[in-house]
Amino acid sequence: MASAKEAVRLASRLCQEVQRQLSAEERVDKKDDSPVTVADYGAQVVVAWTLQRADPSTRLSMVAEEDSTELRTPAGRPMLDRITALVNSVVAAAAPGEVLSPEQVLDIIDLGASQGGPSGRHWVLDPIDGTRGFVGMRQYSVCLGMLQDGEVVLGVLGCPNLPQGPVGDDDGATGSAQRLSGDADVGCLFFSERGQGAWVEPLQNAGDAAPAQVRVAEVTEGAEARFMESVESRHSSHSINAALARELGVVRPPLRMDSQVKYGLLSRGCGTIFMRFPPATYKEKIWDHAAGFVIVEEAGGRVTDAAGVRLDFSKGRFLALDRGIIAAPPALHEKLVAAAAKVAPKA
Ligand SMILES: Nc1ncnc2c1ncn2[C@@H]1O[C@H](COP(=O)(O)O)[C@@H](O)[C@H]1OP(=O)(O)O
Ligand SMILES: [Mg+2]
Ligand SMILES: [Mg+2]
Ligand SMILES: [Mg+2]
Repeated sequence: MASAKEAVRLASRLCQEVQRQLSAEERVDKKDDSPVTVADYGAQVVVAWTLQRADPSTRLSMVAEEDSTELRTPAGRPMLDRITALVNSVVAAAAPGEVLSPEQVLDIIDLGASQGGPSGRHWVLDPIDGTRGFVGMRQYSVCLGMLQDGEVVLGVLGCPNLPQGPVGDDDGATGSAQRLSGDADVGCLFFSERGQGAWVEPLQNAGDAAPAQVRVAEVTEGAEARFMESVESRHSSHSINAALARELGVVRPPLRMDSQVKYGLLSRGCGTIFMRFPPATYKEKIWDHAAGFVIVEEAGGRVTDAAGVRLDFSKGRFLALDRGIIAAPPALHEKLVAAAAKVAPKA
């Protein structure tokens, strides 16, 4: 756990640095039209490097989002050089004297090409979840999980722009990062090991405050619930969520936030429901849910597909899901699955 937390802390620091100085040239659009920045690659390198260094005798098996294909082309070279410089600024602080070459950076990125599966130990990484939020100066998270024989047994979620205290409806909005980042009470690190509960501590300056155990809210009625969803309606249907919320009698407006920070907020009772209904053609990846899944379960919540089936991380890089994802405290979760059968039935 210590090296996983250290890895996420270091990667989060790199991301914060880049978000501060983000410029258009540092962003390219991938084939699926999703953006990727130097920070996505850099954070993946920093996490893989930290974990491999903590256990040098075993070759790391990691299921991670980014690969080096674009960076190995001539057009990708300036970006590779920028990533290498960024990574070395973090490496220098963690291991004085150590310097990575661009070729080593490419090879470390490709440590993330594991297929995962039902046996053995595999790390699961989304170096930046919510890249659209990251470039839009909103919320994002660095998400690291670990699979042991197909079960998520560890999760760490670094949320650099998330307030440690109450979260307002505007804290996920465009530009909120300028307002929030740098404040001493902003930045959360959620973590959990299977069977050990879920915990949160400040992302930076750890040691200033003891970790606090978190629990999902004890809410059983929709009227008391605050539901959370994507900022981007192309990632998750706002209208299905609104129909489900209506069915449950939810009165508060949705809290819109990018990335797995929503799982973190659910685990600490700040939001009570998280629902995600992507387009039918979209295949969910395990790195988009692994860390948040174990944290919410260990905080007493349930995370399933729309049919109420617990997420299964043992099937490789993707999740096989019925329609979407519903995460909530048990009593509300049961009502939401019943409502989904009515409002968003299986096609
Ligand atoms: N077309 C898409 N449909 C659904 N989800 C997407 C799509 N493109 C990217 N994503 C992923 O949705 C997640 C963000 O969800 P949210 O909308 O809740 O922030 C991210 O994992 C993001 O990937 P990425 O990790 O590259 O940012
Ligand atoms: Mg991406
Ligand atoms: Mg993601
Ligand atoms: Mg990502």
